[in-house]
Amino acid sequence: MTDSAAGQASHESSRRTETAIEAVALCKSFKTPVAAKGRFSGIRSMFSREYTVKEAVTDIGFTVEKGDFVGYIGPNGAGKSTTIKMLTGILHPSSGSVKLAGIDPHRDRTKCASKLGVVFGQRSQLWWDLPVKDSYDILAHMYGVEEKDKLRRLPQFDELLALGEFWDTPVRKLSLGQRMRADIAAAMLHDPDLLFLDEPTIGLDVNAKRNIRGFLKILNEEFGKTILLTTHDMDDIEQLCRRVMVIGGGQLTYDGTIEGPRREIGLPTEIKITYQGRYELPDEWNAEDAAQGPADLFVRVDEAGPAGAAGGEPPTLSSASGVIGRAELPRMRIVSRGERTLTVEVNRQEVRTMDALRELGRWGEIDDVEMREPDFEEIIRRVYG
Ligand SMILES: Nc1ncnc2c1ncn2[C@@H]1O[C@H](COP(=O)(O)OP(=O)(O)OP(=O)(O)O)[C@@H](O)[C@H]1O
Repeated sequence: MTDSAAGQASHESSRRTETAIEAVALCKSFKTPVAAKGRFSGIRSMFSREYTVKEAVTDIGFTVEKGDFVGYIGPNGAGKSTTIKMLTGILHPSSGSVKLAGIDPHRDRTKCASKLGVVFGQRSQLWWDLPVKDSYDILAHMYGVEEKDKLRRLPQFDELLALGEFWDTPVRKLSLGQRMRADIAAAMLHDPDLLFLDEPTIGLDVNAKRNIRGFLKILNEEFGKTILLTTHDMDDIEQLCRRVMVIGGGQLTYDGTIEGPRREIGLPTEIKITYQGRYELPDEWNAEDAAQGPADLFVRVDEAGPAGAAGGEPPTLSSASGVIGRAELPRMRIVSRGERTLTVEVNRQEVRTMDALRELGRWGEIDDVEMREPDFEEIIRRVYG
């Protein structure tokens, strides 16, 4: 092997090890026998040759780099849990392949298990009748965690997740929030690099959610763990994930930054201005339009600099009724008016906030500005279609 070939091979192998999850053309279909009707239907169903086929996941492919925190979201029945089960080796794909840090979780389950932590919010991996600490002893033994490592890690988890308060309590007596904390610590006891979480905050109150999100953030940011998170809670996604994948009807419909859908859907940002005194709408504005409710104003964006700057023409406005009629110009929309307050919507794909504020500043002395970004949940609802 030449030096450059060796270098390339070593680069290739280091690149490969940086890929935490690789899913290629994953498909899963479920075959369910058609229920027979009439007499002896139960027995006849057992021997039925008729099936319905449900394509739960169709041709899903993606890679996740080491250290990423990825949200995997979609409506009920979209195929999220089925994907997670295929990724973690619980379900065999009908076709396609999975590699976790270069290892096939279906061929090499034991090797993969040491690199992988899994939390299913709806199900516990702890022993129901045993005290929490006994479950950790069993798990440490199963995963071959050395005693000294277990004794080092558990106090760290205790500090972050307050496990001590239910250490000796049987799992069946834990509250949902306590059980979830105990389960996440259990998934991390063998210090895996990769963590799969399927609805870890389901049914939790605000404090419990905050606690768990804080722990996951630390795992990702300070310990470099790669995390794939499935959730219906869009606050989880907004607060934790840099990237989001959306699945609908078994297929990936979006894969990118969490800002992407915000930009693509283009819901307006609301700006509420409080003026120091009364403000004056420009002459071109038709006061009747404003009185009748929402109406459009077109804003000319002055690329040369702030309005009134030397050489820069002041921006001009026109009303939707078309006094100037520059419909091709970016616009903002007045949604409500008070004596000293004015609320407008701007689509940030079209108008920069600074341009909008500059315009609004021409109408009176601004005392206060409040901005409300479009609701992420609403945006995702639209992505789901
Ligand atoms: N074992 C199974 N046998 C037959 N159909 C199944 C099986 N498991 C899942 N499905 C079907 O596959 C589709 C995807 O299910 P999956 O549980 O992956 O969805 P999900 O996105 O996780 O939904 P949710 O958000 O409700 O948990 C659904 O239509 C479901 O009914």
